[in-house]
Amino acid sequence: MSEAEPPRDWAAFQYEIYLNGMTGAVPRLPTDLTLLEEVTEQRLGTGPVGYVAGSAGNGRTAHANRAALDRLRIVPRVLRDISKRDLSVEVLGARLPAPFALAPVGVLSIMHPGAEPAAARAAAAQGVPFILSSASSTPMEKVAEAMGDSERWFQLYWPKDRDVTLSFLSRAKKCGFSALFVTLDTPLLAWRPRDLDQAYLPFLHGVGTANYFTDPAFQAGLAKPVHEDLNAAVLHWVQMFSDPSKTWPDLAFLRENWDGPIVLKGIQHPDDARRAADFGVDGIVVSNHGGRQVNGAIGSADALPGVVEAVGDRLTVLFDSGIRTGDDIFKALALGARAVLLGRPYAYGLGLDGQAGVEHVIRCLLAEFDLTLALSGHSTPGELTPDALAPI
Ligand SMILES: Cc1cc2nc3c(=O)[nH]c(=O)nc-3n(C[C@H](O)[C@H](O)[C@H](O)COP(=O)(O)O)c2cc1C
Ligand SMILES: O=C(O)C(=O)c1ccccc1
Repeated sequence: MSEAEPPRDWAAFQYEIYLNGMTGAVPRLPTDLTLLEEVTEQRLGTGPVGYVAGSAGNGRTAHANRAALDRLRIVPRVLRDISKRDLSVEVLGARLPAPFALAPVGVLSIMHPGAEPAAARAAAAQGVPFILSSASSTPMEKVAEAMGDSERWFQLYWPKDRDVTLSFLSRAKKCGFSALFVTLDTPLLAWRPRDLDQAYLPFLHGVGTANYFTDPAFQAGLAKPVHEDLNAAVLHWVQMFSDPSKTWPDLAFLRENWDGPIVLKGIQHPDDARRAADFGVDGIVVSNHGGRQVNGAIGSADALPGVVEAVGDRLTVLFDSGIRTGDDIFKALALGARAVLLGRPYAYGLGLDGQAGVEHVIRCLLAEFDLTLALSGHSTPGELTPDALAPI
């Protein structure tokens, strides 16, 4: 979106739905997005749904993410002119039409055959950025092709193999991914009972490994081509997918080899946020991976104020983990996040109705956010401060 473009009227989706209702049409999916998980559970297979909906351990962190947001309360203000609103924000040098992006979610083909290209097309159609996972089921070149020149960012699972890392960075650059999101909370896969009980892990069947299997540097480490020995390729992937021995000084390698913005994803502690700022990264995502990694961890929205206080004036603070409704976005922004990322709900939208389902999720969420903003007396995200919330 260029500066000259008028602000987008997100709340117009509300009128559109009622207007369509005059001909008897109702939305294909619920407009209360918290219902999507249950609908998806009913319609999709237990393996895929368990993988997406599941969390680490007995789900305490996923629960804490919701509890942290639910505990906050908005205090509405009245008699302020809220007739003209502009939800756009500047993030990593790009003007976004709303403080929102789709989070990197791996293996989307288990939800829908359209997989990442369908989700990316939905993001492009709505003008919001799409963050492509390293563990996508579609090679990054195909996803980029589906997006035209829409804003896209690449999420790096930082491989053990230096040449594969360099190859990913150069492919991503060539494909027009403008920022690099380095995920730091997944050096190992957590204890995930829903997947363990079903012995379900798509990667072991070569699903979610497309970026690796199509990569010349990855292929160079194989004795036979992937299609001739899938098991060997999968085993190679398992041992090079991540490097749990990495530490802060290793980040210099990424800085040297990526000339765009770098964002560290998975920060919860103010001291880690300070280290990120000292190192000079452009942003961080306050995230606990949607509660999928450390069971018993702090709710992400409970971690946010301390991180904002530590580094809010030094880099861009983004937020995810638990966002489900428009007021959740309001709360995260009031606590100091510049924008939020959305994970599971768009994966459910994709599973239920492909690209249209993802667009439905984006439009519902941002219409609800716009109305929440307006009805509590604000016209832009920049006006939100902790004052908009009841003291906690
Ligand atoms: C099925 C699934 C796969 C995910 N895959 C990735 C991934 O490949 N890379 C990554 O950085 N985060 C991944 N995440 C985490 C999301 O980017 C995001 O942090 C999280 O989903 C936010 O929480 P929410 O689902 O409550 O919105 C994944 C999350 C889910 C649910
Ligand atoms: O499932 C996840 O949360 C995830 O981020 C992931 C993606 C690919 C491989 C391993 C973990």
